[in-house]
Amino acid sequence: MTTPSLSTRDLTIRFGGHVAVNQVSADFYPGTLTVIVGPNGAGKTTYFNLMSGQLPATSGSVHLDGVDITRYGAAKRTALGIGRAFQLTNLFPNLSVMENVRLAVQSRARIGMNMWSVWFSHSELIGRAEHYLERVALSDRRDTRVAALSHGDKRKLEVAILLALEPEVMMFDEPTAGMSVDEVPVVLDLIHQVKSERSKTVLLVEHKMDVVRSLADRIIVLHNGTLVADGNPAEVMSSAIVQEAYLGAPEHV
Ligand SMILES: Nc1ncnc2c1ncn2[C@@H]1O[C@H](COP(=O)(O)OP(=O)(O)OP(=O)(O)O)[C@@H](O)[C@H]1O
Repeated sequence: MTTPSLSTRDLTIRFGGHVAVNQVSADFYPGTLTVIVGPNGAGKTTYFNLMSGQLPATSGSVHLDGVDITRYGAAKRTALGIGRAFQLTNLFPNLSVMENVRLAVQSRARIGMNMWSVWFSHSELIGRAEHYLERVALSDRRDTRVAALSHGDKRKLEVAILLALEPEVMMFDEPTAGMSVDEVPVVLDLIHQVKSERSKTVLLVEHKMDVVRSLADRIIVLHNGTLVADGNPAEVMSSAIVQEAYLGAPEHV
């Protein structure tokens, strides 16, 4: 196995007396899509927040390419290569669809710049932004103000922005939540494509088991903040501990 790009060691956060994520250790590898599942309140989103830097850990550590990034804030982690689709909070509602993607392309160009690089020309920036809009089937909405988009189109735009940032680690928190039935395949196909390129480390929090089955190379199960199973989908879904963890929440299995 290659070296992990992202790892957590005994990662823990307490909210008062409540331990929301409890000593979770896991390694995430390039070319592998890992889905994190678990009942409501299991700690999935909190674990994501700890990895992307939205929340500070109470104890334990997070490593990116072997570097301890536990004390780094979210912005620094993004610059280093952890990209996350943020459930619409990272969109600029008063700018057009194109402007939103262009800003992401521009920020990526800046991150990747070194003294020998040249600045992208305006037309290059637009060309790249158009490419990402095409990938998410939003080209025809390029001049629309983001505030006027449907919920599903906003989610697609979020994926375009994430792709444009070209992060090493891509995190999606329920990427198809709130989408209409005909919008879901576009986003799932895209995640399939990203996964088939085999170079990115992809993490997904997901409730819908058909989505989990169709995308997961590996499944991690959290229950009451603790990692209770970690392995290939067939193994994990049939394990007794998972059946037990889901008891009382059968609609998610
Ligand atoms: N900022 C916070 N302050 C206090 N408690 C919190 C905070 N964030 C999360 N929690 C608690 O931590 C636990 C885990 O929440 P989290 O949202 O991570 O679960 P989840 O597995 O993502 O759930 P869901 O599937 O419902 O989204 C819950 O009991 C939640 O109430």
